[in-house]
Amino acid sequence: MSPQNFSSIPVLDYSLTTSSNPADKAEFISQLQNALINVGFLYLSNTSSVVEDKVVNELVSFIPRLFDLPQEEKEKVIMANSPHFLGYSRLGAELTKGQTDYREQFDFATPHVSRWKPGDPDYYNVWGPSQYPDEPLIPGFRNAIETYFSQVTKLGSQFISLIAQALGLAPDGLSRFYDTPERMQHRGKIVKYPVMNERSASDQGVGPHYDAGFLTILLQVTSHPGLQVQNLSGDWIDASPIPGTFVINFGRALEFATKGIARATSHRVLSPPIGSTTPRYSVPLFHNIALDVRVSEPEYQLEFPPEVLKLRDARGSLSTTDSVNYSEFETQPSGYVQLMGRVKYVLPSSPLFFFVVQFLFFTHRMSHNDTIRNFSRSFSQMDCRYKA
Ligand SMILES: O=C(O)CCC(=O)C(=O)O
Ligand SMILES: [Fe+2]
Repeated sequence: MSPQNFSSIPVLDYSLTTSSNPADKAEFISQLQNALINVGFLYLSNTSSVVEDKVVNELVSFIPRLFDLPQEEKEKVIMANSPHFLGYSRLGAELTKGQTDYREQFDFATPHVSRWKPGDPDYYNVWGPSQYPDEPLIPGFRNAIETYFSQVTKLGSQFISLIAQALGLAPDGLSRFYDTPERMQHRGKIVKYPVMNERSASDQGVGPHYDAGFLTILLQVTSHPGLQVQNLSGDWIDASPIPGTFVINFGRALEFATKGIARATSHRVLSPPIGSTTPRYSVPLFHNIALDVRVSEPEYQLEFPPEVLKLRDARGSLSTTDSVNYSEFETQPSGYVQLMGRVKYVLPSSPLFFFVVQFLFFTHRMSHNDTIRNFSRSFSQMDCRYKA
């Protein structure tokens, strides 16, 4: 297999970036360059100087309890209540390319206020507060997830600067894609993939898709295999958990912004098979760029050194897979793409109803707010999200 067509995921040691020996950092940057161009995924070890072990362990200890809350308590924070698309999605409420994902999840984000006001783009609606179960039901959980979010976001910001260097840019070469801190909101979720049973219609935990933003930092909480990533020949390569690491992958926004140098890689999760004794849990955090950035605009065009462009060309163009792919980054602001990823939901399962909602939204006959107001709230029992 050519070096460009990976058959395993590299493991990078984050502590090399702060080593007193400059050769260590250079080695890290070179490994990161390979991961960016040829793989799109990596494991990152030795990050505890930024994300403390005790913060990770504290969050992990809450996760089974979070999902074991009574169903009616989980439904109180259902995503359909939130114009910001934050909150609980019950098992089977999400479709990827028309196929049900067998996962249950809580979406959270950096603490934020609602900022949308009349006249603003609809996509400013994604800014807003998370929904939390009542504190006495799970005391300390809110603090645990907020602390985790803040530390992992810091890791993400430091990593963005390393990515810039691996692409031959200055350390702040990607900073133009970010807004002031009070206008940035990173999103993430806590996910449960239940064990399959005799009645399971498929083993799709989450179907093949790309992530949208610049960077995803994923904590695989349990030891289940199941996460798989697709190489250039279309083979699915296991990204099984390695204790003490995060999995990092790159999203479509970074791929567009870097003219295809960094690759977004299609991935999926298979449900724990019959016979597994515990569900699989994971916590992805999606490190976003500013909502108003339109990566195709002149001010966002980056100049890369010829040797880096050569490496991209040696890899070859990224074959189009039929995974969810967020191609709207070519023309639309980042916030719009985020919103689309959220609004492509089917409320009732009727395809006709779905097309009517899609038509109204995408032809701007109905604003996002109206779509939400008119449909989500009244169909909260039938909430559903859809990735096309
Ligand atoms: O749960 C995982 O390991 C990955 C989830 C994922 O790819 C996603 O939610 O975008
Ligand atoms: Fe993903």
